[in-house]
Amino acid sequence: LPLPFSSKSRDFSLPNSSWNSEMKRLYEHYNSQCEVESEDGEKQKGLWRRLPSYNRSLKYATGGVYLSKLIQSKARLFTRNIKEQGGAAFEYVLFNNEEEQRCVGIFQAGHLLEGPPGNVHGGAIATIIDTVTGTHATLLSGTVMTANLNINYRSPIPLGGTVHIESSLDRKEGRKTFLSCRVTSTDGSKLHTEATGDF
Ligand SMILES: CCCCCCCCCCCC(=O)SCCNC(=O)CCNC(=O)[C@H](O)C(C)(C)COP(=O)(O)OP(=O)(O)OC[C@H]1O[C@@H](n2cnc3c(N)ncnc32)[C@H](O)[C@@H]1OP(=O)(O)O
Repeated sequence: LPLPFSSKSRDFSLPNSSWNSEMKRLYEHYNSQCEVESEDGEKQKGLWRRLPSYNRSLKYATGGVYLSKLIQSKARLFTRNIKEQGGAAFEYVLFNNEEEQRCVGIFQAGHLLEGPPGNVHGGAIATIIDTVTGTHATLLSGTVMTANLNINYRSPIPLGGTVHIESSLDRKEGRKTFLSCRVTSTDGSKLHTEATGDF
């Protein structure tokens, strides 16, 4: 596993009291298809894997606890740094399906992410898309940077609402990884945003 996904500490992707019922329902939907451990300790592989999420991934690299004190010690992951009560900004959890090369994000947009009145800011939508696709590209190809992200905003995302984000692999070309991403309502009936990314 890439280091940021392999350690233990406060995991921001676990359910908390700010999650609405849709967020909890979808979490359960994917979590119930993750690896299970039977009573005798035997692990049964699941179709999906929940990805833990920390507020400073550098800490989990070799020597990272030391490095994170030296290098920009106040730095925190953009999407996990808001100290207000839970649910104010980005609430999300990612699940990866290695076999199908798909990564899913469930995202609840808090009141601090307002753009047009009552709806989520386009930059916040770009941020969560970059998070899902960037994480997916990391799992597929190792350390990457986003080179290009192309976004089509199709319909507004209501503030406080929950959406389903899905990233899928289009192709790999040499050291480049191309992904597509769709943001939809949780029942899949409404398309909110479409994107392609080059990592
Ligand atoms: C761990 C996570 C856990 C924590 C989870 C958190 C997940 C969050 C993820 C966030 C990810 C980010 O936001 S990353 C931050 C935003 N991104 C950045 O700041 C990147 C800034 N840009 C760069 O550093 C650089 O430009 C690179 C690395 C993208 C490319 O540099 P390079 O590799 O030296 O460039 P170069 O040789 O010219 O190009 C290589 C190939 O890529 C193509 N290419 C280069 N740029 C582009 C471009 N903009 N659009 C299309 N294609 C491009 C070239 O045509 C070429 O193709 P060919 O001729 O070979 O075919």
